Amino acid sequence: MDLNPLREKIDDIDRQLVELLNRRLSLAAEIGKFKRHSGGPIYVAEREDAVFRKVTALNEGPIKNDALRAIYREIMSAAIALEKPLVIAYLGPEATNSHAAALKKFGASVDYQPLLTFADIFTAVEKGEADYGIIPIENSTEGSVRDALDQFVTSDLKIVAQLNLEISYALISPEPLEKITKVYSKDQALAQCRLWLQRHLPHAQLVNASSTAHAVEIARDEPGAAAVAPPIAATHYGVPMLMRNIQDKANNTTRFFVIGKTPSGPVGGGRDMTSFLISLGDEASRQPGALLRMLKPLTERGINMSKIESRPSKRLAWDYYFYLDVTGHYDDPAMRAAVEELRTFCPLVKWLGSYPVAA
Ligand SMILES: C=C(O[C@@H]1C=C(C(=O)O)C=C[C@H]1O)C(=O)O
Repeated sequence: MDLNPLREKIDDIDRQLVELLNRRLSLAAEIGKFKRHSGGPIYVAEREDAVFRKVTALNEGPIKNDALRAIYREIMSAAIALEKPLVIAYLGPEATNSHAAALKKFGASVDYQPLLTFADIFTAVEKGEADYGIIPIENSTEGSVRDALDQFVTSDLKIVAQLNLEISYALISPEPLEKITKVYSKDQALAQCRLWLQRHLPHAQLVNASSTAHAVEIARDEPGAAAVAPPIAATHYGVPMLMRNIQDKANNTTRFFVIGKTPSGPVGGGRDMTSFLISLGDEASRQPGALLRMLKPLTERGINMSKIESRPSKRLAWDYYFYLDVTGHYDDPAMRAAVEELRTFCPLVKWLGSYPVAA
């Protein structure tokens, strides 16, 4: 069969696509000019959510919605880069799960800055050295990332978006399986792949490394060595993946927040979530029914709670604050009324942000 006529048609479509993409990006650049003038945020979570929903609703195939979303992620990433060279701070080193989450949310066209601690990420965004930060907040098997939650007590940054990332590990090595005598990784990652390693590499020595990314560098350089690390580390360091998805539990997912200075607007349609920090005060929190009293202003107005976590205030012994995730946007009249009521008896009701539910 002569493929040339079909390829000529593809060439013609590519010409149109490039022209359309540049037209779309020029409009984004104009929007960027306006935003720079008005001081509006460059990344707009609620608008991106609407774009993703619009294009997947328009899609009649054969392209899969996941593929369409990935393409649009990169189109919007390129649009953002034309508006302003954004810097996204995440918990490094490079090629960690946090790096993968940052790339999934912001695409390949923005700049990334790996930092050492959660406090460093908050400070970088507060000082404007980074525009947004990516913070892991809870894992489906390990629970809340408490150090990350605690940052919101002292910071005035807002949660502007969230995303879920399935955490998976690969066995990474330039050597074939039968040559591997040592497996390097961070102890938590080795623990999450313990059964697989016992079954497939029963004689290999398991060695703790400072990070999964560093383990891949060792595997690249040391004969007989392999690493357990996220797939992004194999790509990043150019070392082959021998096997994907070697973690013992399927559906191991981490929820991440995007933090920034400007709050996100509502998307509506029951697709908004809001987070609060609430303190009842040390006296009141010891009264019977204190927690129920705190939840009543919300539940009475049909506002559902999807997460509650108590954390020590670190001011007084046995004094707590509560971290809450609820449905709806802070601007909803019902939410405003609930907050007003809560403020009549809670010394602290801190709004941490409203954001679209993860796609
Ligand atoms: C173009 C805009 O800026 C960014 C790019 C978007 C896009 O390419 O569609 C959407 C939202 C923003 O993150 C906008 O705010 O509309």
